[in-house]
Amino acid sequence: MSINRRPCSPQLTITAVYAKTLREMASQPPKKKQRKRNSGRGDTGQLERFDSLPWTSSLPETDDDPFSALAGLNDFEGGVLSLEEIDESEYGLELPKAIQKGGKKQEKPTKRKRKESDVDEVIGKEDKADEAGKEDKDGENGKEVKKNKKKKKKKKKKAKKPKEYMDNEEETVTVVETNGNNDVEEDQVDDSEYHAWYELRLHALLMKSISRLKFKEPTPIQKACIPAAAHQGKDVIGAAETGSGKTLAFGLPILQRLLEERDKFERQVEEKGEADEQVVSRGLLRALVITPTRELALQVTDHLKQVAIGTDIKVVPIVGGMSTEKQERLLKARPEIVVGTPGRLWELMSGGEIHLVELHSLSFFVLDEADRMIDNGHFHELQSIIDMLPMIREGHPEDTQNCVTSSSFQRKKRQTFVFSATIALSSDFRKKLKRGSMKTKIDGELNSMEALSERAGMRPNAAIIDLTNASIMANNLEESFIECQEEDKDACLYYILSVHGQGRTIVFCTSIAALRHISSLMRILNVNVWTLHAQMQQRARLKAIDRFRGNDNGILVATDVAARGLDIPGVRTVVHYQLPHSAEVYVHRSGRTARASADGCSIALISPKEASKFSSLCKSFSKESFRQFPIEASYMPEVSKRLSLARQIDRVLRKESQDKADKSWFQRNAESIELIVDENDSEEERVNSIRKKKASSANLKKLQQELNSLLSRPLQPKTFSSRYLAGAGISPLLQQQFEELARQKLGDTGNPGDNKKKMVVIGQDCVEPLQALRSSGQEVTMDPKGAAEKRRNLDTLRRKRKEEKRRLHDQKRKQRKKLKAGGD
Ligand SMILES: Nc1ncnc2c1ncn2[C@@H]1O[C@H](COP(=O)(O)OP(=O)(O)OP(=O)(O)O)[C@@H](O)[C@H]1O
Repeated sequence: MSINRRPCSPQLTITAVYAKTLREMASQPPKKKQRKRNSGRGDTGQLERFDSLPWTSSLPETDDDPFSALAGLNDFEGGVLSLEEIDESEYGLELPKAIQKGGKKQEKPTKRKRKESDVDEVIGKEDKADEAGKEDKDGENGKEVKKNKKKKKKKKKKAKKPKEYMDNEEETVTVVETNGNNDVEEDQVDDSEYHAWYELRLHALLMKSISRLKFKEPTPIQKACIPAAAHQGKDVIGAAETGSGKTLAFGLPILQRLLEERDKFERQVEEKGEADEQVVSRGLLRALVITPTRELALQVTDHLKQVAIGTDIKVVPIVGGMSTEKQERLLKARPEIVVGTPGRLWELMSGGEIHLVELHSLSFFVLDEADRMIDNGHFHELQSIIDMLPMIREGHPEDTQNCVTSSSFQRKKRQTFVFSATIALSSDFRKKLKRGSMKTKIDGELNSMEALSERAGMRPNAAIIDLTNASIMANNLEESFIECQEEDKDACLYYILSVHGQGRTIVFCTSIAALRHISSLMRILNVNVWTLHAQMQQRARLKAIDRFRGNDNGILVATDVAARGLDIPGVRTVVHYQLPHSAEVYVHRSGRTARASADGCSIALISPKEASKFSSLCKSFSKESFRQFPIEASYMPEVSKRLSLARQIDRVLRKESQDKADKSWFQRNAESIELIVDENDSEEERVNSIRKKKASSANLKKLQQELNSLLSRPLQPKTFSSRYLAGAGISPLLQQQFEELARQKLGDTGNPGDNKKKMVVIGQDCVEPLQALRSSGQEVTMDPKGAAEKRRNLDTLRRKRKEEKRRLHDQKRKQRKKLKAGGD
């Protein structure tokens, strides 16, 4: 497989990561038996309800946020970026080739293509049989069914006996890989490894993609959803833990149906010279996938594209923050699948974008992270989009009779998929759906999952597949917490990032102000962090993710815009610097680690103010105890020293940047109204101001020198003796030098796709948080009543101290007054 490497492109980086995984998996000896993923979870009997979680879901910056005063003062947003123009094509937005209306004329198969179609013949038999059977049931295309009756019997026999097929001479499948430039390469994959997928009866081309991606078996949510969605044509409400493969649980059924229709079209053209109106579906919008964030939309697009390689199905992302014109051009190629965010989609739809308003052809409507869509009525656009969908009511053919833009085949079966890890299903959600009793809400607000699903056209017989366990969290996630004062959170964070800075880490903040505060401090402390929040320019957002993805030990400081869906391999740790406002967000944040059978850990920093919130969080997940993350107290004096200097530097820098901003604001405004600013400062004032500036910059220099001298030494516990380096560990600086040496010696380029031998230098400063937690973390029972009591006591103590202080102050004032009066 040839891969172009351009470090700035997320699409290519993802390809490189896949490539690395492929190579790593390929280098492993073939396993005879499949190891079960997520062994703690069975496939059936787990349709437990996820009770509504108690907190309100919202992400505002709260008044009590101690960082709100600092908002808007950071110059280094998104990491130290130069915001050069990024070509959207780098993000998977290249214009696909338009397809002739009515489909392509069949080409004479080349040798390579013939090989491919041979494979189709073998694997695709069962799909075709299934398709014919389905239509027979629907009473459509009776002729076709009769014609193929004999063939079908044979195919069905084979479909029932996958083992026979495995054992015969066609045991290997020719896998066709493209590098995105239509260069096709071939590879041989041992077919028996993918046995578990055959039960799902997916199209041959999809099977090829799956084996190329080395997804040995479907995840439980895929196993449960694909039959219902792809073969029974049902609507699906799906809930499963974070990182469990929900994207393909809805993506594969979509691709399956489009491919089945294509096969049917080609068969009919071959047999009759033309196809029935029912199966002519090219050039129409068939699936609309809506996600709450832009990054997620791009990621879902990428994921679907990976699986659609080898088909000519086009998937296009439509998201805000990128050029509208370019996206309109992409839509001119008439992609079958559009993945987008509500804002930009609605902008184009309300502007009459032809491909997006021909919604009668729509066969799939998907709401990914559906519960986020109803948060605080954020998504008026979503409501408008849903209102544009043609109503399809069971037993009401008049809903679609006047439609001229699509065939009856497509109109008949629009499927609705609603997915999330935290769908807060109300207890009678299923009953309501069955009764169809939610119709009354149709004109109301979309403030509940029921209303949203109903309005989107969810049918009463929808399959509700809830595989979340009682704790809702991913099985391989180790959760922990650190109890500390609000002002000590920075020290804890610095400790985690420097003593345990191994593997990728995401630090979540609730407010942008807090994000700016800690990213600025960490950078001053030479901890290289990237930032991601909703107020950043889209290209900076993508670049931050890309750079984070490209660094094995990268640190991303993010708001909850990164909480949902982001799938970045190798995220080992999630730190909740501030607790989120809702339990759902906590689940999604933590779910950025421990994905797809990997493990990981989360650490929540809990201030006394947040203690009761944390306790109710534990209660939401039926957790009585949490592990306490171990902090080596002997490190803290050194951590505090460094932090104190960093804070002073930060204050000076902020002041300078604030002064600069004020001055330029004043000048800009004066210029805009053509005012001449009179420099009427006296000579003395000017001299004073220059003197102040000089003093401030000398102070800054001194602080920086002091900090640099501390940073040049490793962060070590107080008891550490630097005379004996070997026993106690190595400094980060030394470690960096060793790593550089290793790179030079072994020719390691540091690229994720590079599979050359790697030398990892492990020093004392490189114990992963998960490892530290497992080796010395303690279970602590959470006691909500105790925590509330503790907090009350603390508040009372503080109030009393304040009152005492005020009393003493008043007393002194009175005494002074008295003395003064006596003296007079
Ligand atoms: N059958 C499979 N076998 C192995 N890995 C898989 C399989 N299906 C998907 N994956 C991988 O698992 C990872 C997580 O998938 P995905 O992003 O769809 O999870 P998710 O359930 O949507 O997570 P979230 O709830 O956080 O959005 C992806 O990297 C994907 O490539």
